[in-house]
Amino acid sequence: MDMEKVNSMDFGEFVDVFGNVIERCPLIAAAVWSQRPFSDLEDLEKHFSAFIDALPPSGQEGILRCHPDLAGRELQRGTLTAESQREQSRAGLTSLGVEERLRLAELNARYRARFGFPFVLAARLSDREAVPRELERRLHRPPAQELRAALGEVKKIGRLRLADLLGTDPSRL
Ligand SMILES: NC(=O)NC1=NC(=O)NC1=O
Repeated sequence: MDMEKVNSMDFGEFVDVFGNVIERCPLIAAAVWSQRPFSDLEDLEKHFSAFIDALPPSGQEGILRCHPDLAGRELQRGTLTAESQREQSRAGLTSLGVEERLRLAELNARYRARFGFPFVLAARLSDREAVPRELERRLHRPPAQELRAALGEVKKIGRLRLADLLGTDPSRL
């Protein structure tokens, strides 16, 4: 899909296509639409990031809370969004052993109890060994620093999803 096509989309089309760039936060795509025209994918990505950065911490934490746990209940129940399902299965999280799954569930619960939002990481850039390691490493960080790190992961996920939608190589972003 080229930028001419993106810039010609009406509001409904744009939100249909880009509404899940940020997991379960179609409002962000709805807001970004009014910033068109976009010069390229990077420009589009910058507007998504700028919207997130302009939110108060309560809004930023709200974005994190829209993310399903990695290898959590939603994955077990098959209620993940298509994008999340793909990302989590690519990281090998759909084929964890019982032990691995329980350990991740315990770490996720500790993380959520400490920060008040779920652990978020760009699963496509990680794998089944790295996820619990990263979770454990980030578990001990000061809350303000961890909020910034988690939002950084949301932006990485968004960049990869935008690259998928526009058929661009994500490493070129
Ligand atoms: N809690 C999460 O990190 N969730 C996710 N990471 C991804 O890459 N996709 C998700 O749904």
